[in-house]
Amino acid sequence: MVMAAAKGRVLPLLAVAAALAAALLYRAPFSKSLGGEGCSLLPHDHFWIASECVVTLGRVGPAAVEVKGGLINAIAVGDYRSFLLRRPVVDYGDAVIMPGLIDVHAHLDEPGRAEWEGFSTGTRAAAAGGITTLVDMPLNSYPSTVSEETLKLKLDAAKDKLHVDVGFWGGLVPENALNPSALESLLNAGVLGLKSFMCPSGINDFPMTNSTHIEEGLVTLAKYKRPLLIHAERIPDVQNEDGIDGELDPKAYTTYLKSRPPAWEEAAIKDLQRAMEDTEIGGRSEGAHIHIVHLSDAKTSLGLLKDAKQNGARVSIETCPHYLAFSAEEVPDGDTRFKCAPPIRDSTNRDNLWEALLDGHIDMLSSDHSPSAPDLKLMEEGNFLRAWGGISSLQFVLPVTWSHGKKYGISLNQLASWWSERPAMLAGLKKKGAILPGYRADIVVWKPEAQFHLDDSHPVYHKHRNISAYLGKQLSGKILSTFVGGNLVFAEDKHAKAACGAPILAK
Ligand SMILES: NC(=O)N[C@H]1NC(=O)NC1=O
Ligand SMILES: [Zn+2]
Ligand SMILES: [Zn+2]
Repeated sequence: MVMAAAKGRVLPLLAVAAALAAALLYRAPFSKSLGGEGCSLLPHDHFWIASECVVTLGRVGPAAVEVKGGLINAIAVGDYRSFLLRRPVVDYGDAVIMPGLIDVHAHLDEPGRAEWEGFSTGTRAAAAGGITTLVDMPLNSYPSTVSEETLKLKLDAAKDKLHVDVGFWGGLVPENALNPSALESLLNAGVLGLKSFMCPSGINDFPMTNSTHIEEGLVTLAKYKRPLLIHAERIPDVQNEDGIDGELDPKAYTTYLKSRPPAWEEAAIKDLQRAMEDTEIGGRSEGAHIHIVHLSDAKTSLGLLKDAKQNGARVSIETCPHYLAFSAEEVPDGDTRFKCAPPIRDSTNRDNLWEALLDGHIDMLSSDHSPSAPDLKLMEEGNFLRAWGGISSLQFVLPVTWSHGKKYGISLNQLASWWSERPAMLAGLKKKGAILPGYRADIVVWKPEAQFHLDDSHPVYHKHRNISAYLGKQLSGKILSTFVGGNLVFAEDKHAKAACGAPILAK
């Protein structure tokens, strides 16, 4: 057994002999002593968790993790059982212990549209899904987060409601994009980076940016070494022939697909060429970083981004579970729960997204959890052209990624990279995103093989369960426990009473 201790040392421990019967230390995941009140369901702030399958130090295997004062203090790798004999331990048997997920793209919609989602409901859903940190988008709340003052409103609205840690993106909009001091005050106030749209966002007070706004905004971001997240769809100057015409049935999913073809993503990426070049070494905004959110087009748009990366641009790409789980062929006509932008495309495109993810061309995953009030989904009417575009998914992203990724041979290490390590790097979250000594104890424990049916009786913590496209699906991967900063915030379908997650502000 080796042990990695805080401060990064790796110490060989005396080999503890004793081939103890495995059963000796095995306990049910939760004994009667657990289940206290307040921030944690576990009444200790110094304890060990262990399993046969811990994703840590670049490997997957038996290990025990010491949690102390909210941090990971040490990791014992190998035959940990004898070592743990007299210590408070939760032994999870063969369940997976993995870094908690970091979702860098979620719309929690508060203040202003709390009837769509909210900090309390959204972060409870996150905790139930093994997400320990999320970064809230600057739009869909009202007002949008585009200034120091509006960030303050966010923080006020979030107070005492966070069940997981939450950071905030600010908005890059025409009103602030050409005004470096306005951007600096937003960045100084602590947003982790900025987000902009290259097409109408669907939210009036969050207007789209042109390439000049983006290029200028990046110059300020470069000074702060924070990223610009871009919704990369642009309405091409000339809509091509099979563009939407008034005759098509708005309930047919094919109509929606035609209304938002891959050419929109392509046009946006082409428009970003100069901005991407500016991020190269010696470029005008060297140090800045462009992050393409929710890539759907795995063809030309992906190809252009691969070229840009190869040329030295600082660009990263995310896609979302709905593009990996669903295909256009299976979206029922009239079922607007599946409406999102860019759209879910055909099954060949889905396979190509998986391939790009597995090959490392797509860097990470995010939920783009973007709910609305149910009436805006127009579920009765089924009109794809008028319904709110956005998928509700926050609670389900881990089982969805796993259930569908298994067929493509994904590994637990890849899951941890796409959902924890890479997102932590994007958002500049130090000491998060991995199970390592000295890191915050943000951990998910889950059973990959446990199947469940997302039926009407399944507990769902999103504000509106019925608008989620995943309802009715069979999934594998059940979340047993979620720890945030050493607090057991979710276990056995229960949340800790108090909301003790932290707001995260960049310094
Ligand atoms: N405003 C907003 O959340 N839009 C999101 N919804 C979606 O499907 N794509 C988006 O960018
Ligand atoms: Zn978007
Ligand atoms: Zn979004």
